[in-house]
Amino acid sequence: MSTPSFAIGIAGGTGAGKTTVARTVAETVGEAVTRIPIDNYYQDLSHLAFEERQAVNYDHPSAFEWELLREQLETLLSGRPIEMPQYDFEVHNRTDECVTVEPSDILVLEGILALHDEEIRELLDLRVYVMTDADVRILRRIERDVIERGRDLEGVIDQYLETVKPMHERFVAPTKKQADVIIPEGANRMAIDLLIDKVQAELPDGSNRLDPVDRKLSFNDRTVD
Ligand SMILES: Nc1ncnc2c1ncn2[C@@H]1O[C@H](COP(=O)(O)OP(=O)(O)O)[C@@H](O)[C@H]1O
Ligand SMILES: O=c1ccn([C@@H]2O[C@H](COP(=O)(O)O)[C@@H](O)[C@H]2O)c(=O)[nH]1
Repeated sequence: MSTPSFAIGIAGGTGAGKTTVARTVAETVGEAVTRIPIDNYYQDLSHLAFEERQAVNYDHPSAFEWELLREQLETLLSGRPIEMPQYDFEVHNRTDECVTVEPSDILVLEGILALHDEEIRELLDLRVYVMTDADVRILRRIERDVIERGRDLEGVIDQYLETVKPMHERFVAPTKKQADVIIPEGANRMAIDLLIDKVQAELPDGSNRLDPVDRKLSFNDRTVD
């Protein structure tokens, strides 16, 4: 456990490649990185029936418990562990269990609205926006939601048109202006390498640093070699 010396926020539309960027940085830099997926901070909706939860707008800022996220981020930044809530997309709700998350040298906060909240932005040292065309993002989302999140095609398309797209235009895309760095087309190798260089430069003296040849970048997506 250590007191983080550098915090990164990675925002961008659904399917843009945020998780892939965050995961690649974390896997490359290893135990020095603590990942904080904002999805874990969706409001607890246990008081609603499944059908009601299906109808919630999950792309509006009000869907998230910002107070808890701010509080837990500050706790990690002060070098103390948190009990991070966990989220189950298949049932649209938090699970009953929390996971103990220890702070490490680098914090990576990741999610559609990672750059939305002003107080959270001020806690970040580097703000990244992953920018990928809407057609690519919806294709990735259809594949992911059907395979991993138990959805059907019609439902994914309806949700996209009714809430995901308009909320993206209203709340997510404008946060691009808050970014220090914009990564085009998701996790491109050059951008990831630059990000990893920056992260490694921020590690305290004595931490293990990887040579570029040891870095891996992989997708579970058929469009990339
Ligand atoms: N640069 C990229 N090129 C091709 N596929 C990618 C790229 N970045 C991400 N993907 C793939 O797109 C899908 C969505 O990526 P993910 O990182 O989960 O997006 P997000 O977290 O922004 O919703 C995943 O299947 C991932 O493997
Ligand atoms: O219960 C839920 C909670 C969220 N969503 C959708 O998830 C995405 C955010 O996740 P990404 O990994 O960035 O795509 C958001 O667009 C919500 O619409 C959901 O469908 N159900």
